[in-house]
Amino acid sequence: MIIQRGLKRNILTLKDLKEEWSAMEGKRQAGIRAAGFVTDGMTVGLGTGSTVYHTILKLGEMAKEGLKLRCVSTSEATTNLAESLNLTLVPMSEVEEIDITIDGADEVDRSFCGIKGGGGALLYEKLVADISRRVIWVVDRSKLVDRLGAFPLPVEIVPFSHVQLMRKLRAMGFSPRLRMAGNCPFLTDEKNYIIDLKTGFIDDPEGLHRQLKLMPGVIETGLFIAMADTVVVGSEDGAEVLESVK
Ligand SMILES: O=C[C@H](O)[C@H](O)[C@H](O)COP(=O)(O)O
Repeated sequence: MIIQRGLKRNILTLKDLKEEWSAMEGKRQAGIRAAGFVTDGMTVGLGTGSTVYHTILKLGEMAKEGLKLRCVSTSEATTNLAESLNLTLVPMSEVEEIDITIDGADEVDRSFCGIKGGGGALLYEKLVADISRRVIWVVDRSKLVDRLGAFPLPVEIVPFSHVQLMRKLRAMGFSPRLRMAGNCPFLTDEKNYIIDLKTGFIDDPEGLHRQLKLMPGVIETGLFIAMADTVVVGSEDGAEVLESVK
């Protein structure tokens, strides 16, 4: 079976198909398992992406069966999904603290540092995580890494100075790419741009995060440091719960 996949790597092998199926099933297992941490009366942060999608579907079922929840969404996509399931959404401005936030991640290392923002929702995700008593990430096994950095690091920036920022980041050796949506720059829910950086393996995630945040025009980075308390790792065989040793 041959499926066209783009320019660089245009043939999907059986091995690729098996890996993709395995990742999809891992996402489903992790997503569903994480919904089990939610109890009646909680305020729940709903992350964004294809893994937490399964959590949100499950929460929709649980709410239908009587579970009472207030949910805070991290993106327009998640808002649309939650609304379609009749989950009760509250605006961020009305929430002081969130009991539990469940979200996906693009890479997670052994100390629960992560890269997020593959779907462009990193800013709201970080703000929601920041006021959450417990943060749970749901990932398939392929997201667990020894060192962060194979996944391009998303950085949300002010559109006004994107040309200058691209220039500076290029000079710093990050091979920056302005994220596009067709012919136009991708816009976040805050109407900002995203630059994806090739960082190589990141030895000091906090140092890199600080360095980038100090650059005028950088709003937020996709490095999430010491934010996750629990990581639920899904595979074809089920889901494993890893707890942080903070
Ligand atoms: O901006 C998107 C988020 O950070 C996602 O949670 C992350 O990209 C993981 O997404 P997925 O579960 O679809 O792999």
